[in-house]
Amino acid sequence: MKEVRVVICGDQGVGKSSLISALIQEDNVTSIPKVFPIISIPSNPDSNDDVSLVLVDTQSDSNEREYLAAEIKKANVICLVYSDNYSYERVSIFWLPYFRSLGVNVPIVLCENKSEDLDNYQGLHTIEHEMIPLINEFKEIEACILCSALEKINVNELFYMCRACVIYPITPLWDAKERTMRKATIHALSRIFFLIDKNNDDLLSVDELNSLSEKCFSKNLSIEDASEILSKVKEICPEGVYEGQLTLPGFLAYNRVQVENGKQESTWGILRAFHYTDSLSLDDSYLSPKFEVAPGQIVELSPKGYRFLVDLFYQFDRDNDGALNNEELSALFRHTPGLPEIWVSSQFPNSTVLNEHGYVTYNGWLAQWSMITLFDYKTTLAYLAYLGFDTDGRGHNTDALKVMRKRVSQNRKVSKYDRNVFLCFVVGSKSCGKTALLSSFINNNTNRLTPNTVVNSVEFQSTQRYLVLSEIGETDLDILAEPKSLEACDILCLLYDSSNPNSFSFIANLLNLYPDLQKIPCVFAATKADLDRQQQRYPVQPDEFTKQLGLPSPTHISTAAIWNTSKEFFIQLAESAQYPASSIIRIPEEDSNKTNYQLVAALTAFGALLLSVGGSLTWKIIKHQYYSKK
Ligand SMILES: Nc1nc2c(ncn2[C@@H]2O[C@H](COP(=O)(O)OP(=O)(O)OP(=O)(O)O)[C@@H](O)[C@H]2O)c(=O)[nH]1
Ligand SMILES: Nc1nc2c(ncn2[C@@H]2O[C@H](COP(=O)(O)OP(=O)(O)OP(=O)(O)O)[C@@H](O)[C@H]2O)c(=O)[nH]1
Ligand SMILES: [Ca+2]
Ligand SMILES: [Ca+2]
Repeated sequence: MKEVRVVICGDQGVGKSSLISALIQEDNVTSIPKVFPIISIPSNPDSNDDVSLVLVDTQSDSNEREYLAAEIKKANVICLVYSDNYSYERVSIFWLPYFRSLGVNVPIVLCENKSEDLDNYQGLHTIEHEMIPLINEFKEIEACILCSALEKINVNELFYMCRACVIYPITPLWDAKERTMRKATIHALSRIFFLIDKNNDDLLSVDELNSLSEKCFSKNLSIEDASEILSKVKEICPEGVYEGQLTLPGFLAYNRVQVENGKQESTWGILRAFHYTDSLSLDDSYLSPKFEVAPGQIVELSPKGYRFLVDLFYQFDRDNDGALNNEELSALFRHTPGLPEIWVSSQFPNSTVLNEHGYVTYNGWLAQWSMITLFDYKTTLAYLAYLGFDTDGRGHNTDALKVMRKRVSQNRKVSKYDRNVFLCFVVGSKSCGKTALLSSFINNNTNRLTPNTVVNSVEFQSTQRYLVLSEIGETDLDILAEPKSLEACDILCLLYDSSNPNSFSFIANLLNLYPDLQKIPCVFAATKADLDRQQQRYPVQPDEFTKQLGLPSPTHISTAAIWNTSKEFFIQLAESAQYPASSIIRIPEEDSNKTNYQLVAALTAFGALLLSVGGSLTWKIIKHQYYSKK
């Protein structure tokens, strides 16, 4: 808003023009025009806002009605003036119904002018007996004031009120009927209290109050200011101060008194610094700020983002057990709309590492955020806002994220990705041990259910990375046909059950059925290494098959307790994702005819069906066989 347009209305002779004249400091009262032209007063250079005040003088003569109506419709606020019994009666009989009939819905400031003779007692009487009944009847009246244009009493205050009604609307904050702060105001202020209470002791120290003042008003809070606030709070709310610090009830009481006394500007200053809109919701541009991400680019948390989440973890791990229990988690999310939808659907906290009591650990906490950010950075951005990333000088919320190099779907032969979070699809025949692998990844040896997507940290080269394992069951194989999901996949983990002779053919066929899989880095693994190994019913045994593809032999893994070798395997997966070139299928150019022949025989043994679905792997090998000699 660039200007606040005040239209000054009222019966003839109540002193409308005189009030304008008194405001603009014209002393020669006799020279007051019948009606002032429109006057614009620029904002005070040291005020917080850059909003000018536009004053529109009017006349109530019937031949001016059209102009009056047009101006009223353009008003941001109406200043309605009366000065005696007759003009007072006209306020409720004529003026207020008239505004309603015009369909305007702007705040009204009611002014009794010519009040220079009213002493304090009479003034109270006027307010109580004239004004309060009107306020109760007409909710559009936001404020009322006694003035004298002649003596210049309360004239600045009157126009300040008009301006404040628009810039610092009271209705969203204050329920005039109940004479209480609205619930939304209390929620917002409570959230702000929680955000500035950095040491989480439910008290605002003088230091914390000072940083609030700096953030909201760019002003240092002097010791005197602080003790003034504290003693004022003590007066109105004895439990509002505890050991020289402000409690939440005290903080709310202080704001309530400000609002009640028409000083809602300071409360709005606080709310707006924390990105609240006039409807007391967080600003959309704050919850979803501009953040450029090109298609195919990946978003991860930046070191600053991780730092914030680490601090948040320690701030809320009140019992210092290295995990967040349910109470600690709900305290952490208390001032957000609750656990994000995508966290719920990811089955958090079961999606990550929990301690023996089922509480999310430090690693699990960071891993979950890493995964969600990979899948849906917009939710992360919104929650960074709710949780107050930017409240203590960490920078803009988008500084918590970074955009990583594009995944190149056509050419994955990048030697190294400079990324920290990787997505791995786990595929394999029915019962080959996919879920068991995911469970062992998040150390789930209890009987809680393991979701089909889990995340944990993996450390190698003395750096923490995060690996997301996503199980693709037999019924979700169509995922492998979607270019989007393949693009998202960093590494394909192909499992077969080494104790089941019919298991390997499943993944071998898969590579033919979904030829685009061949562009993704692959790691083969044989599960259930603790059981007796069976020959695979497939024309080529797994070791030979992988050799033909230029890949290492399948890693033998087992999730059986005594055998658990999976830890190294997870590092292998993450490393292959980070250094994809070594795990990309390569058909060797100069291999002996014999081995090539074997593989061709193997693949063709599956018949025309596979060829007809366009298995490009098969095609490539055949081509090699027949044309390489030319
Ligand atoms: N005692 C007293 N007289 C005032 C005050 N303000 C205005 N007057 C007088 O009231 C009369 C009307 O004042 P205006 O400012 O012309 O009133 P208006 O509402 O603009 O009148 P119209 O333009 O005719 O509708 C003048 O004689 C003023 O001197 C005041 O605060 N106290
Ligand atoms: N001995 C042994 N058994 C295992 C191992 N891994 C899994 N199993 C068993 O194999 C069976 C199937 O394991 P799951 O993890 O459910 O296999 P899955 O691939 O997720 O199965 P589906 O989702 O039904 O396709 C279960 O009875 C597991 O206990 C292992 O390393 N060793
Ligand atoms: Ca504190
Ligand atoms: Ca804890």
